Amino acid sequence: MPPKSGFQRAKTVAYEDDDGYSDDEYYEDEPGGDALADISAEQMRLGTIKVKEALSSTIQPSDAEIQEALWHYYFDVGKSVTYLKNKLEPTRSEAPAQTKKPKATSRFDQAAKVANTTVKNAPGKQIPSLSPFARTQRPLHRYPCSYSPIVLDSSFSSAEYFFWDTPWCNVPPSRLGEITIQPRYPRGGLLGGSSKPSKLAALAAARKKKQEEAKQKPNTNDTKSNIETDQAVALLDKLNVKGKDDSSPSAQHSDSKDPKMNKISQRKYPNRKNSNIPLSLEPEVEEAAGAEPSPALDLPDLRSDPSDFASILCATHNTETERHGPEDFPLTYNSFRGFNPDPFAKPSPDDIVLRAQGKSAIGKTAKNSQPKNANGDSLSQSVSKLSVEESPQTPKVKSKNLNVVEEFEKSNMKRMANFVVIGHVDHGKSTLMGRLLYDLKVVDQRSIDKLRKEAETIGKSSFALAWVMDQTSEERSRGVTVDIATNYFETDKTRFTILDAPGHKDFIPNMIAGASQADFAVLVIDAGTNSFESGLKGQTKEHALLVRSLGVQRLIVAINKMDTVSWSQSRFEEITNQMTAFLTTASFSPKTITFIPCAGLTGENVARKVEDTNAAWYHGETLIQALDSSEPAKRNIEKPLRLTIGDVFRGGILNPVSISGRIDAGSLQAGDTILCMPSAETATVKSLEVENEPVDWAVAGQIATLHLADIDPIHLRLGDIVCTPQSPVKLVKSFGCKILAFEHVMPMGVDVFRGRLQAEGKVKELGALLGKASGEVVKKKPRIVKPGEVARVVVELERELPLEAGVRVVLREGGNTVAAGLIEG
Ligand SMILES: Nc1nc2c(ncn2[C@@H]2O[C@H](COP(=O)(O)OP(=O)(O)OP(=O)(O)O)[C@@H](O)[C@H]2O)c(=O)[nH]1
Repeated sequence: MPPKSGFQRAKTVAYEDDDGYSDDEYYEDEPGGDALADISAEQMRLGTIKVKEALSSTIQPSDAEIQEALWHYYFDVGKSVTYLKNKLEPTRSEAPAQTKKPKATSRFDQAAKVANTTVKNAPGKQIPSLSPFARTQRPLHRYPCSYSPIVLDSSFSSAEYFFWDTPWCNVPPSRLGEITIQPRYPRGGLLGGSSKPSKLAALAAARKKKQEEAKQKPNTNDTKSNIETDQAVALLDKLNVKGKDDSSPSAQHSDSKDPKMNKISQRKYPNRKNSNIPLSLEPEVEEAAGAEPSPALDLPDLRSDPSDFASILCATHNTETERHGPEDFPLTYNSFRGFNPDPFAKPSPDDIVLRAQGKSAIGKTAKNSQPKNANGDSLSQSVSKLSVEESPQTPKVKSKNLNVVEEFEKSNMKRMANFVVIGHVDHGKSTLMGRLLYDLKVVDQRSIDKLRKEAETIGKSSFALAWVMDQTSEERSRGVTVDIATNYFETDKTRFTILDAPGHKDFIPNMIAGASQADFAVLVIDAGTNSFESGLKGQTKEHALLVRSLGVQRLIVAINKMDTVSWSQSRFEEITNQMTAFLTTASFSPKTITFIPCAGLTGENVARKVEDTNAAWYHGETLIQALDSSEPAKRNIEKPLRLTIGDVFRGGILNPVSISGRIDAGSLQAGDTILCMPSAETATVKSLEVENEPVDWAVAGQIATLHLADIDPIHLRLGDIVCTPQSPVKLVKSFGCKILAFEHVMPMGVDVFRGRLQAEGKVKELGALLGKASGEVVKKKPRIVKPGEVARVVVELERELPLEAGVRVVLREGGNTVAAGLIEG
């Protein structure tokens, strides 16, 4: 047979876990397989003889049973003997008192450990006994961090061996941790499991063990080893009997079927106060065996003393109240000359100096009489009397009590307009806005060059202008806008706030948040072949419908990337016609829609007229002219304050809590007390900013930043409504609204969006279908509302939201917008 490839080998090894694999097949191709088989046969023969010798005459297992045990325990005679005793004794021997079969795991665990300790005890020293835990029934491979017996068997975890000399005993028992060691192999079939280690692994382990034994005990012969094994097994058998008869609580717990009780018993081990007191196995064993003396095990102490590190870490503090010094442990450096066992017993040199200084200061103070004030009080008394009385009525920030409406009229402020930039993903929204800001010198050449370099380094040079708006690393690396980006610019007539919305379908909630702050919208469409068409099926229509539903009436349609279609007039007209047809059905008035051909990347027809000869057919406005000619929305300055929180942030060291958002109605000034809904928490406006400039007041239509006092930021969330305590916005759990259906609507579960606020709810009732133009009832209690129809519905929410008449909401379901509505009074 050809040698197996690495892949084949890997596959074979993987199948080791599979119960169904065939041992023979596995060994067939192994080079040297015959030699291994010879060795194993010889070991099996010798092992069988030894096991038979070790077992008492009452137990006579069959050769097959012995060989199965030997095979499983890698020819370990001690373990095999223990296993066979546990297996056969209760059934074959006359032991009527032992009705309950002892847990093989625990006995095996203990016996195997002692049986494997086949090295000699050093004179004058005794090996620590089995851990107190070892006397209780405990799950296999779950070792407490306490003294454990020496384990030389390689099958035991090195972690246990590593920690065996750690003086854990000064740790209170209740706090003692446990190291859980996973067995290296799944427990074999003899212990109830089904999977076995491979024969190869078994032979390797057996060979390794043999080598270790040879190294450690060159003069020990097999017979002696067997006697020791026997002794250990006998002792542990007695120990186990004692455990059964023992009436001590721990023993009872250990036998309890209640796992909780077993756990308690494990934890209730005696504290070892002095870890250098040697623990002996003999007294315990004698006690366990009753009057019957047990042969003492001649076990060596291979342990080193506890490491200094371990002793210092764990042994300086006793479990209860007692303090132990290093004298409790035979530390190597205890004998160093000049070693101070308790370095903190005496004051340090620093303590002595400080104490002396303190004494002289006290002396001086006592000598010099304290300065007195006019009332005869000492300075300290006077200082203690000083206090700043805080009146809850007195605001910390003084309000100038301005008449904001008058101030606004007096200010002759430039017109203000906020517009949201919407459209399908990658149609060029951010690039167009970046170009606008660059051409208007809001962003300088150096910044653009820097962005260009950075974009080039990650191979996205065409995104340099988009990065003026997209500032997060995620947006830049992905080349996709994620959240609303805000920027400002002004023309001769108007101060504009740009709200650049994400085009990707996944970020529609962010787009809704932006759209709910806008006075008008710029819809960007990619004129490229197929791009416009795919956008129509995507977010072009959805965004347009959403902004309309959120109250936007004015729309500028920027037909972008005209350079990619060589400024084709026919393409421009094709898009214009299709979009006009759609937008008018979405209840936009043709008078309020403007179409502008442009190319954000080259800047043609953005801030400057297009010079391309192919565009000679176009004589209309540039994008900036179209923006400037937009009628600003009416401001409800005299209405009660309503501000939608668009951001909550830390506005610097002096302003730990700041919020920003569009003032939908009313006005604000520094010193005002505001009410935040739905948390119903009040706060004081410490100061105000508009477009990054500090101001005394702000009015409806502006996007303001409020630095707040007297409120914890946990009460402020995106989408919350800020109002005044005098005119609070109501929290509602159910509302009636007029909806325009985008999809089929019926009684169904929906997500309700009010700006960034969102709550789960359901369309509970379909009240009536309404005429689109007249608003009159066309049909009462319809069973379904079809796309494009207008209906009156009742929506129920799972939690209260601050909603009132005139507010616009969006209903979405499964990531799709199903309807947009206007709340009715
Ligand atoms: N040829 C050409 N490419 C453009 C134009 N405008 C934008 N692009 C490219 O289109 C790609 C996407 O541009 P973005 O500005 O990120 O698109 P977006 O609509 O903001 O994308 P999202 O915000 O993620 O929806 C970039 O590679 C731009 O360079 C243009 O006028 N002409």
